[in-house]
Amino acid sequence: MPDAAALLEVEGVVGGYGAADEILKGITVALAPARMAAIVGPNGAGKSTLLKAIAGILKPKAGSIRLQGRALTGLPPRSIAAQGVAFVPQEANIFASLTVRENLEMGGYLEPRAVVRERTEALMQRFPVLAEKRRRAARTLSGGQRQILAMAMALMVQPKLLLLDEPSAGLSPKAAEFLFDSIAAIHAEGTAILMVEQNALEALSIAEEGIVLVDGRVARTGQAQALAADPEVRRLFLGG
Ligand SMILES: Nc1ncnc2c1ncn2[C@@H]1O[C@H](COP(=O)(O)OP(=O)(O)OP(=O)(O)O)[C@@H](O)[C@H]1O
Repeated sequence: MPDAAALLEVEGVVGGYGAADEILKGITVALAPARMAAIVGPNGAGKSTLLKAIAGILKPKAGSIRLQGRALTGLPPRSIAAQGVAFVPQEANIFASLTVRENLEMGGYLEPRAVVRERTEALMQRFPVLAEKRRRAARTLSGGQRQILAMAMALMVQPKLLLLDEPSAGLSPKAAEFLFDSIAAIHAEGTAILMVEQNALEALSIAEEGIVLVDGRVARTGQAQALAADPEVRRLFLGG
């Protein structure tokens, strides 16, 4: 049953790749508008696969996905994006040879020119590190700065839901901390976020809700801080 209060509803989603078509073994999760959930769990649990299913890159074999009560299931990625879902993949999420400003413009390439100009300026003000390097090729940015740029590109369309796949992967602890602060700030400004992270404790510390995925199933859900403090979750999934 569609839930009028939910932004995103994933119900009984089964899906995968080719012969391994049941990586996700029946996932049911929901997210309210402007909320943030961290998806954590062991390697290979299907965390990235779930984000791909929501973004439409992977077509579920069964189950349904709705945004504000409207079915997204089986729609192509461009239609899902047009409904307000922005996906930031883990890698290759910027154009290395384009400047920082050009990357932002590409993020909004379907929007009218005046809107692109206005949002590009606003995002550079929002992230001063991007303004400083606006004329530099994106390949000259540090790993953390690239992730900020990738998120800013996604924000060019003012999404209702931002999907982040392991944004802190490969970053130094200091760069990861800065990135998590930026993600928390984007969330505080009203964007709903679903974030997959290996850095489970940090992710749970900035999210409101936690979703623990194990072997293609939802093992636990709950308030993020409570999950992070739960001895069983810490022992099994967080290495604590
Ligand atoms: N393109 C693909 N084709 C075939 N199998 C894939 C593909 N991508 C992922 N898989 C497999 O699907 C399973 C789940 O992968 P997924 O990337 O969703 O896991 P994850 O929970 O995000 O963990 P990780 O942190 O290792 O990425 C793994 O067994 C993986 O090998």
